[in-house]
This record gives sequence, C-alpha cells and structure tokens, in this order.
Amino acid sequence: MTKDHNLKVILGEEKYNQIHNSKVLLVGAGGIGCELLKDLVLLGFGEIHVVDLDTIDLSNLNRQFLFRHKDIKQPKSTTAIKAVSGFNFHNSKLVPYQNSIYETDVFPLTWFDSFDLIFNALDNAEARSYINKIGLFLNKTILETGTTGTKGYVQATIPGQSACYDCTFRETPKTFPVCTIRSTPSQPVHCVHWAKNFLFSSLFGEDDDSVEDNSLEGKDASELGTDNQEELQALMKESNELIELKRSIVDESFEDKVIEKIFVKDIENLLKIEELWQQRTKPTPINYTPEYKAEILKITKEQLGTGQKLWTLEQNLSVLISSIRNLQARYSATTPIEFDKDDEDTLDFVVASTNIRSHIFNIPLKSKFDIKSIAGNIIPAVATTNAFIAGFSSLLSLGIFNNPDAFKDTRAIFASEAKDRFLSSGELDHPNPKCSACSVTRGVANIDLSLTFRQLIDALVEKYGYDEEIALSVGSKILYDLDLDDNVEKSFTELKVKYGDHLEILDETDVKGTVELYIETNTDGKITLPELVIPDKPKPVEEKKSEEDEDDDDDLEVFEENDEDELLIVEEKSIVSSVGGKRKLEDAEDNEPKKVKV
Ligand SMILES: Nc1ncnc2c1ncn2[C@@H]1O[C@H](COP(=O)(O)OP(=O)(O)OP(=O)(O)O)[C@@H](O)[C@H]1O
Ligand SMILES: [Zn+2]
Repeated sequence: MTKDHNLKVILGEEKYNQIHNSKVLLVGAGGIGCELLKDLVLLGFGEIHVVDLDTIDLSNLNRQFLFRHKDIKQPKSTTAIKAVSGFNFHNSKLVPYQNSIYETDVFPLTWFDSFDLIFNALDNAEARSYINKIGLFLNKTILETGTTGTKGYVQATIPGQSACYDCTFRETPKTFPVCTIRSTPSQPVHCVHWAKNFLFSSLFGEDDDSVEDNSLEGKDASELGTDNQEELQALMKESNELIELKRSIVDESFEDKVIEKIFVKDIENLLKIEELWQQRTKPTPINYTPEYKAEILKITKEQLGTGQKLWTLEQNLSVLISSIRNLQARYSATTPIEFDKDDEDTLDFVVASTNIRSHIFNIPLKSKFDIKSIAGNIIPAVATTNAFIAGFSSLLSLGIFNNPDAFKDTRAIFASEAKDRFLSSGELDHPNPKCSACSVTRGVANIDLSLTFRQLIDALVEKYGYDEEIALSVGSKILYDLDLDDNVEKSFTELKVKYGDHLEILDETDVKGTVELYIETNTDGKITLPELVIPDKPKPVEEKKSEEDEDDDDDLEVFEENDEDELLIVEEKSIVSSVGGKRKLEDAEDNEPKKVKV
C-alpha cells in the first residue's frame, strides 16, 4: 500500500487533493520551522517554499533536528529541504530561499499572493508584524506560532474576521529604575543587571561608553526611581570614582582596588544615607583583608566544580580575582571588551560580582548556569514544545483550507504551565477596533516613482474625496502634511519612496479612517490607486471603567469557557505575552511607532 493511499484514508480524498494542489509558504526554518516542514511534507502539501535568512549554528543542533554537525554554517532553508527530501513521499515541490523576508526584490507582493496559506515560524515580533501586514494587504490567512521554553501558541489570523497579530499588546523588555540597580537591589536579577551593564561596562567597555546606567543625566525621577538628592550625589560620586579607577587597570593592585571600592567603600557610603535603610535590611560590606585574600587565593578550580554549583562568598571572590587578571591581560584602550555570555572571562566576572553583591544585600546567590541565563536573556528552547506547536499548526491548516467557516471552526492553541492543564484551546478573537494594523483600510497602489507628491495628493483627492488636509508617511517618516509642504514638488524617488513601502494616509480633518497603501511601481507615468471603501474614523468614546474591566487588571487572565470542550484556560499575562500568545487587547495602540517629520 502506498503512503498516498494511507494519507487519503486519513484525510479523505477531497481534502487530500486540496492539500496536494496547494502552495504554502513557511517563514523560518529554526526550532518550529524544522518541525513544521517535516509535518507539511508528510501531509503532502503540493508546493512548500521555505524562507530563512540564517545559517546553522552549533547551538541549533539540539532541537533543529533536520540539521547535523556537518551542516554547521550551511543555509538553514536549503539544508532543511535536503533533509526532508529523504521522506518526501508525496513528492511535494520544495523551494528554499536564504533571504530576509523583508527583501521586496526577492519577495514582492505578487509572490506572497501566489500562496494559499502562510505559516510563520519566526523568532521576532518585527518579522511577525511584517508578515501580518502582508496578510492584511492580500487578505491571506496566516498561521502564527511561537514558543518560549515550555510555553507556546498557535494562532490563525484570518483578515477581516479574526484578531491579527498586532491586535494585542506586547510588553517591552523590563527595565529597572536606576536606584534599584545602583543602591537598593532586592533580587538576583538586579545584581546581574548591575554587574553586566554597569560594573563590567564601566571597567572594561569603551572609555566614553554610553552605558545606560552609567549616566544619570537626562533621566527623570521615574526612571531614576528616586529624587533623594543625597542618594543621587552618592551615585554620581561612585561613577566618577569608577572612571578614575579604570585608569589603574594595568596596575597589579587593580583587583584589590576594585574589590575595596565596590564591595567595601561604596557600600559604606550607601549606609550613610539613613533614609534608604529605614524600611530595608541594611547591606553589609565584605571584610577584605590581606589574610582573607591569602585564603581566597588557595581555592582551586577543582573546588569550584561545575556551573550548576552554588559558590560560597570566598569562591566567588576567587573567581572574581582570576577573571579580573584575565581581563586585565586582554584589555587595551583601543580594544575594549564586550560582555558575551560565551566568553568565560566576561561571564566569570559578571557571575562573581553578581553573587558578591547579592551576599552584601542579603539576596540569594545563584549558580553560574543560572546567572548565564539571566545575563544572556536566555530561556532554553524546548524541542518538545516546538514539535507539538508545529504539529497543531499543520493540523489547523487542514481545517482552514477552502473553508468559508474557518473563523468559527479554528481554535487557538496554547501551552502553558497552568496547574490543571498544560494544553488548552480557545475561540479566535475578533479584531480589536483600536489595532494599528487591522483597523486600517489597505490596498495596493501602482505608482511611477518619477512623479511628484503633488500628483499623488491630487490623485488621492480625486479618487477618495479627501480635501487636502492629509498627512502622508512611510514607516516612521512623515513626508507631507499641511505644515510640511516642502516635499510636494519632489518625486517619490527623491523622497526615497520605493517598491514595497507602506504609504500611510491620515485624514487630518478626522473624518475618514486611516488608509495604508502598498506601493508597487511602474514606469507608465501614472498613479493607479485601488478601489477602496474608506470607513469614517470612529468617534472617540469616553471610556468608563466598569467593575468587570477593573477585574481585568489582575495578573491572571481567564479565557472563555467553551461548552463543547469544557476548556478553562488560565494564563499569566506576562508569560504568554512574551511569546505573543493571548494578550490584552485594549492597549494595542500603544504599540504604534512614533513618527518624525523629514
Ligand atoms: N526576517 C527574517 N527573514 C527570514 N527568516 C527569519 C527572519 N527573522 C528570523 N528568521 C528565522 O526564523 C527562525 C526562528 O527560529 P528559532 O526561533 O529556532 O531561532 P534560532 O535563531 O534558530 O535559534 P536561537 O535564537 O535559539 O539560536 C531562525 O532560523 C531565523 O533565522
Ligand atoms: Zn489587528
């Protein structure tokens, strides 16, 4: 019996044929992408195009199972395709590209339009948003996936029906107030941040390093986390002394000077600011004497054991001293050293100084392994999560093909560490009316770039009935509005507008809703605008917080219970948001980028 026969029995003849005659795009051939490519090939998709800009690294091999050691430095897309060719039982046509998906000359809009479905297997929000917009321009469904460790999601975005990728708010990486990092740390992560971004960069980075935490200038009280003048003076003095200290980097006594300043004198100075310690446990400076140092220097490498072990204060001091010696030997003013989690000297310095500071501030110490994860912002990828998330993505695609009820029939899948259930599903959300991506009317314009903005404005006025009070922008650049009419006589080319740009038209009279045009180009001397129905701009409504809304502010989000599946999903917002899963809708507009006039 042939493999085709088996698949026909499982899928049914009709679905088998639909899949066999379809053409799909897979963006990303990393952790999820490798799994997904295997699934799509085994499901017998007719044509599968795979895009990945990257080459294979050693660190990919533990989970990107299509790659072997011999493939290191080879392109991911071609290598993945070669690997699945061994089990391409249904003769799918496989096409690789080693390019970034943004390359409009390789991937013009018409190319995207040739696919029946797009599978995202990406690792960054920017590329996901880009594909999301392409889907909105073309009215094409995207199956979006993401994983972080044991958490993950699959979400179909069906233009005009379901919420899009940008309908939901994504948190930006967490930052800490300067005073928490510099004077009152209370968690290991505060000490890691201090050791890596402040201490290491100040001592071994570039001389004029504009390390965020080195400078207190230009920061307001909320960023600083304090307006205590005494504390700010102390922090300023501390930084200046560090610059001074760096001058003796070549001296033999440098290690002692660093330890005595950082872990003794600076702490004694902080203790003098009594206000800081009224509600907090006081830090305790270390007692660094020549005798103590002599004992520390007796500690051997063997005694330190593996990176999983918790080191004592003395062991941390011994690691600090040897890392300082190694870094001193490597340092020269012209070749500053950058922190790299895979550079043992820089990592040892950060691990040891983190732990010594933690000891001083009564914070639990951490192993080298744990600090490496925090300092390198690493959440280990889990092959199993990638495998089942990819599996769900490919299975959901079967229900989406040729299905006018896809919105109703498709579930969103989530994996989380909720106590009662690891995997769960929910209905697709409706679009968020405030979404900066899908609340916009979209179309494709065909423009001869030698024409001027004046000609575009005339065409817009004529076609859509705007009066001239409009603002035109591309990305973050405003190219025209009533106060900025210097550009009107310039051509598109002069204004560096090119194929594939997204031109936004904002009605400054606040009547019409926003429009975004994908720019395709021609040389026929014309501007051809799409037929669009532009809805009026929604009137701003005074939002009154109901009791129910207030409940939403809790850390836990409860998803709708579904009669059929009896699914109750409870997820921590902060967790799912980091991989782009179910997030709060209300704040999507905060994702909107700031624009500047040019
Ligand atoms: N703009 C883009 N165009 C094409 N491919 C992209 C783009 N952005 C990201 N990718 C690809 O998406 C894939 C995501 O896979 P994954 O999350 O496993 O990341 P990785 O880089 O392989 O792993 P890690 O980051 O853990 O080393 C990567 O192979 C990456 O090269
Ligand atoms: Zn949206």
